[in-house]
Amino acid sequence: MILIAVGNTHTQIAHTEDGHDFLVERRPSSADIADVRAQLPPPWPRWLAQEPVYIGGVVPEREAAWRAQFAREQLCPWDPERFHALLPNAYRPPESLGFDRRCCLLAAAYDWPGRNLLVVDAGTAITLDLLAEGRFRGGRILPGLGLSLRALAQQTARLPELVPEDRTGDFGNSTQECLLLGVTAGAAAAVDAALLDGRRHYPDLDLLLTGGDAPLLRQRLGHGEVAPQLLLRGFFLLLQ
Ligand SMILES: Nc1ncnc2c1ncn2[C@@H]1O[C@H](COP(=O)(O)OP(=O)(O)OP(=O)(O)O)[C@@H](O)[C@H]1O
Ligand SMILES: CC(C)(CO)[C@@H](O)C(=O)NCCC(=O)O
Ligand SMILES: [K+]
Repeated sequence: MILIAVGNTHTQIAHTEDGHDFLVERRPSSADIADVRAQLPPPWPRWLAQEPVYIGGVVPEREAAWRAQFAREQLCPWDPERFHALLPNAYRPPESLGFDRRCCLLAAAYDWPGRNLLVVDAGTAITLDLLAEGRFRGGRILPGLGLSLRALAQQTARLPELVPEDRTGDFGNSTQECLLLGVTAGAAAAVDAALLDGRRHYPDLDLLLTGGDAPLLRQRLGHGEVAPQLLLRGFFLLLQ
């Protein structure tokens, strides 16, 4: 089957047979979809013409554009509200909880059974979602690393636009170092603060990281487990 997960910055086009191993192509979500499809290497053209396709995401207009790429027989409908039957929660209104957050939470609940986890998805936005005693307990939404850097560059005269990268040390002695350290150490501190807050209720709370900036955050934090395919795994589980 084909899973297409549309994020605000990147779209993952994934092929899986068993829901464990995923072959993934990542493309900017803003790219022309017909071009993306035409440029995928073999055996993608055959897969995209023959296999059942499931589309989900957090950008409705882009999801609709992907849907328009496929024959009606190939497109499989699925029920996003099934999440709420699988993982009890008090999110209101229920339908507003982001697709990516649902997927990551569901995968965490199924693949780390019985564990209390802070599920962190570091993409365009960073979401910190608390999974404890079999329930989604609530979360936090922060600007992502790339977004923070872009916003700082756009709203100031003298800050350059940088892409996130690792910097060792705690305090910078150049504009670049100050920006990179400020944004990465700031996000890492936000993760640690959420862990501390969560551990007041759930002392055995552990950290699970995914998303484009998960490796960078993990490096800065010095702890936490990185699960690169958490979203796709959860998308697959949501369809079962
Ligand atoms: N063109 C771009 N615009 C914004 N961020 C980019 C771009 N290219 C790479 N990035 C990096 O990607 C991060 C955004 O997350 P990325 O898209 O890699 O992960 P994701 O989990 O797939 O996110 P999303 O689902 O929000 O698209 C940014 O913080 C930045 O480091
Ligand atoms: C928070 C983001 C942007 C993270 O990708 C996404 O999950 C989203 O658009 N969510 C909808 C709002 C919500 O989750 O409450
Ligand atoms: K994301």
